[in-house]
Amino acid sequence: MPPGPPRSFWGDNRADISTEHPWKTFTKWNKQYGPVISLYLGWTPVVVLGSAQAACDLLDKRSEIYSGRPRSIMAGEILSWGVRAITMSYGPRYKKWRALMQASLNSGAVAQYRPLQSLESKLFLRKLLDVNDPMEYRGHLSVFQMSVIFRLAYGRRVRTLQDDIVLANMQAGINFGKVQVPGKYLVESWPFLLWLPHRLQWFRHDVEKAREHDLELYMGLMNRVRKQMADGTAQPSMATLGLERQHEFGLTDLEMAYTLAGPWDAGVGTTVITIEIFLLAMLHYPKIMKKAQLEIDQVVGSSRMPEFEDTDSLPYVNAVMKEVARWRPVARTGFPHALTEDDTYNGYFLPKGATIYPNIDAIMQDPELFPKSEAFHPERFLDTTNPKLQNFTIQFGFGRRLCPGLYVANQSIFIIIARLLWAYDIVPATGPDGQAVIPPDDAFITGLITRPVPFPCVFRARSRAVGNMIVLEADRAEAETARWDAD
Ligand code: HEM
Repeated sequence: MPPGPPRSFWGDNRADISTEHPWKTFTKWNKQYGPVISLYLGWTPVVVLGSAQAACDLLDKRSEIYSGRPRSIMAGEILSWGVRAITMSYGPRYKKWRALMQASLNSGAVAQYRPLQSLESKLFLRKLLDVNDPMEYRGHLSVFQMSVIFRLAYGRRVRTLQDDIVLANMQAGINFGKVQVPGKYLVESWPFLLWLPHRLQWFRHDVEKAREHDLELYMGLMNRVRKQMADGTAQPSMATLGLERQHEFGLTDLEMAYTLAGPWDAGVGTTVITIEIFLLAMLHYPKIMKKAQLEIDQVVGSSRMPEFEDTDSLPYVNAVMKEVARWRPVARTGFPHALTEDDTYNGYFLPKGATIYPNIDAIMQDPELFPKSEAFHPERFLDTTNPKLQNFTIQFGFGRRLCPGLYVANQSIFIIIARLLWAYDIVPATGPDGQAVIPPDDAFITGLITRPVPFPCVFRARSRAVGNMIVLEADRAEAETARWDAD
């Protein structure tokens, strides 16, 4: 087995892993023991990959045996019937699920979502003109991405965080989060408890109630689209595509309903947080903001907003986007994979059943790829011939589990970043003492994805003309988006 930290008195390494910042522990161990290390969580061997080379060699190049997920009894099997994407083991069911995802989210298909992303981003810019509270932007940003995702999945949009559909989906997210707390459920370490008669499995009862809630929600959303298709009123979406070709994809109603929920599960928080990290970076690196604004002013000018067609003409803005994802990655410990066959790598034995963490935090600091990694330095992505930097996707994971939403996520991030820079100076709020409030640059709330501790941010329109155009464009966007409103 690869080297790693000694096990504690309890026989594993759980006690030594920071519950607040687990990625810091992993990165410290990768620096100390090497790019491929091993440890134990309970009885399960865990391998942590701390370099881009190792992650690529194993998770990309040998992905046929590195694409499982660790068994999760409560979140995967009991709450989600084994059909929720992120916990699904790798096999025939996963491949059917992935086929629908690919059909809706591949690099060509996502062009159809651009008009909606453009319209929603105009409404977002408009809301920023009126905010008084420097924390308010967070809610507006969430509504932007929720609306994009709902439209994409079910052909309808959301207007506020109080929409019923938002509240119900948030509850489903809370249900999922609750059963993922490590160590909370004995059955995860002692699966033989599943042999008890059903009524004696005390850990199931609350979770099964939550499962009823989720099932009703996901089935309801899917069946609503089915009815609209019968009435001829459905807007094209992943749901219409999936239901039209349900037989071909080979998905049952249950599998289809959970597949359609995947974009919400995995595509709202991740994208919103990435844009929050962009804002955090701009507060810390105002010169980089000015440089990106200069590029936009030269290419786009002030008489129109940046459009998707400008993407290739804005290399610096693209480099800023990549550097945001590298500087403070959203999934710091990576999403765990599971190894489905015994393997060897550089003379080490890696056992079947091991959990494999691609330690994205350490990979983003890999000195070979990212010298002076602590600096926010978009230029590292320009003038490079290294394909890993040119086609930078490390933030989206690896191999056959690579995030299927990467193209649509990048579209959301690009249009928001480019238009924010075009429209506003992003500046710190002023505290009660009259001083600028610069938030800490590495204070994050932990979880499977890590979110910056909420911070204030002020958006100052760059000119009166820009302000007028934001109002005009938002009025038009409002009229155009009406057809996606829920009835
Ligand atoms: C900046 C935004 C995003 C980031 C950083 C991100 C990152 C990730 C990562 C790291 C994974 C795990 C990959 C692995 O296991 O190696 C993942 C999986 C996934 N992502 Fe994303 N994601 C983003 C946006 C999206 C969007 C917009 C969608 C949907 C529209 C989406 C849908 C999914 C799904 C369904 C999975 C599960 C894939 C599987 O288990 O095979 N993601 N994402």
